[in-house]
Amino acid sequence: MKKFENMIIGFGKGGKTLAGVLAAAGQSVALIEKSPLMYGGTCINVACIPSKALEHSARFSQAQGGTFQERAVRYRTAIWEKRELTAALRQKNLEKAVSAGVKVILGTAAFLDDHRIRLEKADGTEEVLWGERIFINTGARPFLPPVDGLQSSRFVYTSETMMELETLPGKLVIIGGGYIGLEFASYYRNFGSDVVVLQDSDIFLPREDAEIAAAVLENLEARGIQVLRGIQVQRIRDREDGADLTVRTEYGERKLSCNAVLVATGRRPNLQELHPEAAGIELTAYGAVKTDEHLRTNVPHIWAMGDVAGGLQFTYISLDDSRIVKSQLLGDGSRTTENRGAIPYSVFLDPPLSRVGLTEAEAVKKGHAVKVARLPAAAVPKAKVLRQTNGLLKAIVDAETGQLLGAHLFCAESQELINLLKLAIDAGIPYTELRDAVYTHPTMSEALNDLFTAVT
Ligand SMILES: Cc1cc2nc3c(=O)[nH]c(=O)nc-3n(C[C@H](O)[C@H](O)[C@H](O)COP(=O)(O)OP(=O)(O)OC[C@H]3O[C@@H](n4cnc5c(N)ncnc54)[C@H](O)[C@@H]3O)c2cc1C
Ligand SMILES: NC(=O)c1ccc[n+]([C@@H]2O[C@H](COP(=O)([O-])OP(=O)(O)OC[C@H]3O[C@@H](n4cnc5c(N)ncnc54)[C@H](O)[C@@H]3O)[C@@H](O)[C@H]2O)c1
Repeated sequence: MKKFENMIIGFGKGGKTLAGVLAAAGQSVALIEKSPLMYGGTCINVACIPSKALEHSARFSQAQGGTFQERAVRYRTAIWEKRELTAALRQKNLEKAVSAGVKVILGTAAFLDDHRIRLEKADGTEEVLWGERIFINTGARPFLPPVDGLQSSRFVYTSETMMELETLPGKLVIIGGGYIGLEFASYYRNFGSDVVVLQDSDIFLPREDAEIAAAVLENLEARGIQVLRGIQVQRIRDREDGADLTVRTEYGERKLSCNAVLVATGRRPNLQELHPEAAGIELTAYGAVKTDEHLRTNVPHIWAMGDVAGGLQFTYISLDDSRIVKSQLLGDGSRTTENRGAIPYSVFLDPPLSRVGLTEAEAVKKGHAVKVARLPAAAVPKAKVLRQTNGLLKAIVDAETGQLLGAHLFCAESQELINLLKLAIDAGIPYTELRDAVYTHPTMSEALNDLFTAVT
């Protein structure tokens, strides 16, 4: 039986980063991955990177215009280009791990007990490995709602399979109006599809600032994307060239026909094949691996990182999880999930929506006296240069301390700008400094001068 000081299950962002760190410290590290098509994990193969490559191609295609046929050709090329990109990144990730001295092992892992795992390999053989310390980084998988006909339909896709579809769907129905649903709605609309989003709740983007959510909805609708709320999908039936959906609305039943259905109804921690119970690992009620703020499970030599640990599902959270674990193994243990600072995020719409901190309603509920600033994107010179004048910027400031409590940027390049505001929140920089700082011109950053001047 092969023995390792560190056994990392899953080649995700946290796993591969920690593997490199521990190997560099001279320790033996096994990095176990079930699929050769997933070296480097979800992000680079089937999620962030390919989807943002398509987002870029889609915006470019929209700017070029043309007939549906011309757009469909460009879409197919974008899928091919995306495949080339992910294949190159996959190879690079594998080479990087191997050259760092990490032992990359292909096979599906299942716990036998709290130190041993059984590996099932593609050729049907099995091997048992022993790990002194074990790190679970097996990610998340799509949740498919129990809709009649959904599993058997030939036209139902998840984000992963959708990005392999070479034929641009004329009509696309998306079930789920969360991050994936709205991002794909935006991409496929720019590629040239007719898009309808079906959201179960009545409220659009319920976790976002209400004013910003309204601005996003208005923008999507102006782009021709239909967002139907309060919808229950009842059944899906295939036709020759697509599917028919029967949905229940507040006005009764309605039929929708399309060429493709994307299911984007959330992603759940992936523990399907791992059998954590064999190691005595506790799970949360939500089915994630239960950890403390150091990401340690109830079994002291087993940790969990990334989506499987049940926190926010972002690549940079998984990366930061590896820093937290590193801090315990090689540092002073001071970094935890409680002190990693404000967490920003971006939803890659057109323009993107980026956020850090509290909404106005959340700030008020927490007892802050707030001042609010708003700025239409159209007031920013760089937005005009980019011909992306849609959108709204909003900031929430504590009226007593002048600290920035939240920023909500629905505007061009907000995915870059938001990181600056995250630093401001973490460093406790008062809004007046953001208001009076010298920024380069013409940039979207200089909008902060005007946004924070508007604080009232
Ligand atoms: C369409 C889409 C777009 C996204 N866009 C963004 C974005 O723009 N920005 C962002 O930050 N996040 C984005 N995310 C979320 C992001 O992809 C995830 O949060 C991140 O990839 C999770 O990484 P991880 O480290 O938890 O594990 P993963 O990268 O998911 O790695 C888990 C690995 O474990 C392997 N595995 C699973 N079970 C076993 C087993 N039993 N044995 C061996 N190996 C196993 C899997 O094959 C996989 O390679 C997106 C997600 C999706 C689906
Ligand atoms: N830009 C980014 O950082 C980015 C992009 C894409 C995905 N992600 C990550 O991936 C995760 C998963 O994304 P997601 O969009 O699948 O999940 P999500 O939780 O963001 O959204 C799922 C949506 O589907 C709705 N829904 C659930 N069941 C439904 C049903 N039966 N009918 C209609 N609507 C239904 C929910 O109300 C919710 O609005 C996100 O939490 C996010 O962390 C991040």
